[in-house]
Amino acid sequence: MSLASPNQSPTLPPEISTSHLCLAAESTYSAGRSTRTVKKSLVENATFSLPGPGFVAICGASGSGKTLLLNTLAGLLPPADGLLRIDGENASAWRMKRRRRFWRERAAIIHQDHGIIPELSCEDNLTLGLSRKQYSKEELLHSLGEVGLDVPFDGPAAILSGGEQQRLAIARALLRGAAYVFADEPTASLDPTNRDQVIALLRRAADGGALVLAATHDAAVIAAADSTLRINDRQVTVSGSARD
Ligand SMILES: Nc1ncnc2c1ncn2[C@@H]1O[C@H](COP(=O)(O)OP(=O)(O)OP(=O)(O)O)[C@@H](O)[C@H]1O
Repeated sequence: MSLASPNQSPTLPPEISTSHLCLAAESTYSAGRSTRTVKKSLVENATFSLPGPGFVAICGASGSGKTLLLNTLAGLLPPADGLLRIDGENASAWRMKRRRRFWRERAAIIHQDHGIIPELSCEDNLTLGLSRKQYSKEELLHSLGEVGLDVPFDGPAAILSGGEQQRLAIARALLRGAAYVFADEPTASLDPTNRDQVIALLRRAADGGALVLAATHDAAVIAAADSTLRINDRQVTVSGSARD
């Protein structure tokens, strides 16, 4: 893979790759009068390539490090060791300005708690971090319709159900046309109807050109994905269209 120029085209196909990636979690806690630090190795020596577009499920047992791996592949956490490449660049070496550009122009994240601000309106949540002037009201209403949301545009997002908030978060990612969509347990606590809608929307983002990464326990998400990264005993096994 060649290194991309800093002025790369916004239509560059998304791609994430790792080389000898190692992840560890460190926690510090008080034990009586002393403080203890425990460091746990979660992923060792993982080398793989995720060429986009596509839908990748990150799976493994509870506590195996799925969220940690997702956040690391999004460039939000530094790896303990090894190399992470996003858009062909060493993402661990990105400075804040480059990171901001990635999140402004290329990436969207859907948190386990949807990342929706309940006090803000659906409109404000949709355009959070974007220039409101970029979109007409019709475009915004259309994006809500696309995810099957028929909710008060100017009402607070707090009145939406969990599944509706999840779809609002996905509408935001779709509206931005993000090349990378990172989703942490996107179907957790949804009923089967909402779950299927969310999976279909993530599938659509991938079919539309995005690289969608979802950390998940959900067999339905795994079945809908093109490939999986499975964490087991600190090893990452790659299957499907992703490459070792
Ligand atoms: N910020 C942190 N500080 C300390 N330890 C952490 C941190 N984040 C995660 N861990 C630890 O790392 C391990 C993996 O956590 P992670 O949330 O990635 O697992 P997971 O596979 O997503 O789990 P689950 O399926 O239960 O959500 C856990 O033991 C957790 O306690």
